[in-house]
Amino acid sequence: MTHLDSLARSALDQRSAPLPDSGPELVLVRLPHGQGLDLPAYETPGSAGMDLRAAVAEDAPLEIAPGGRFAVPTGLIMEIPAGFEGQVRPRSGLALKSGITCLNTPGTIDSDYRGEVKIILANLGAEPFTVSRGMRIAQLVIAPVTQARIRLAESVGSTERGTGGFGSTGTA
Ligand SMILES: O=c1ccn([C@H]2C[C@H](O)[C@@H](COP(=O)(O)OP(=O)(O)OP(=O)(O)O)O2)c(=O)[nH]1
Repeated sequence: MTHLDSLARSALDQRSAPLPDSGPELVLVRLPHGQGLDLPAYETPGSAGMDLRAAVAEDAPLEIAPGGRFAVPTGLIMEIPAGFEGQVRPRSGLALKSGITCLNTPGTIDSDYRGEVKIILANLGAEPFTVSRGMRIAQLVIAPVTQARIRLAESVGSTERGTGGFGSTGTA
């Protein structure tokens, strides 16, 4: 285990769920404004996503007006392994209670992206929403991706569905 691994592990050990020992490795670098925040963590052993925290300034919480949006900094740079992506998804509690969602859900974090991960929060609620430092505002799912090869053709294979879509099978 490297020094950084053990730092990450000890930061995560303070939270509820143990750090998985297998699976793809997510490398995290904290930016200066992310220092001191808890690292993303799986809140329970079976959680699909790890919660991401807002790296806004302690003395300058962010207010998102009804109908407004903001790219909220996480203070983190990520190295997601090739063959995987990060999906930034809303938290259901914030969505239900306050109308807060990720506007572009799921946001895509590419494995070759080396900038700061930001969360595009949108306030669909009726009240202004305050984002304070360290608030868990979204969750990150690491998922496998494939890249397709393109073949241009004159036609595509026929299927039972054919061109039916957009509710063509009804609701019952
Ligand atoms: O919610 C998000 C979505 C994206 N990104 C970062 C990581 C991602 O790898 C990069 C580009 O995202 P995307 O491909 O969705 O943006 P785009 O509008 O297509 O921009 P680009 O032309 O840079 O690909 O922006 C975030 O930090 N948060």
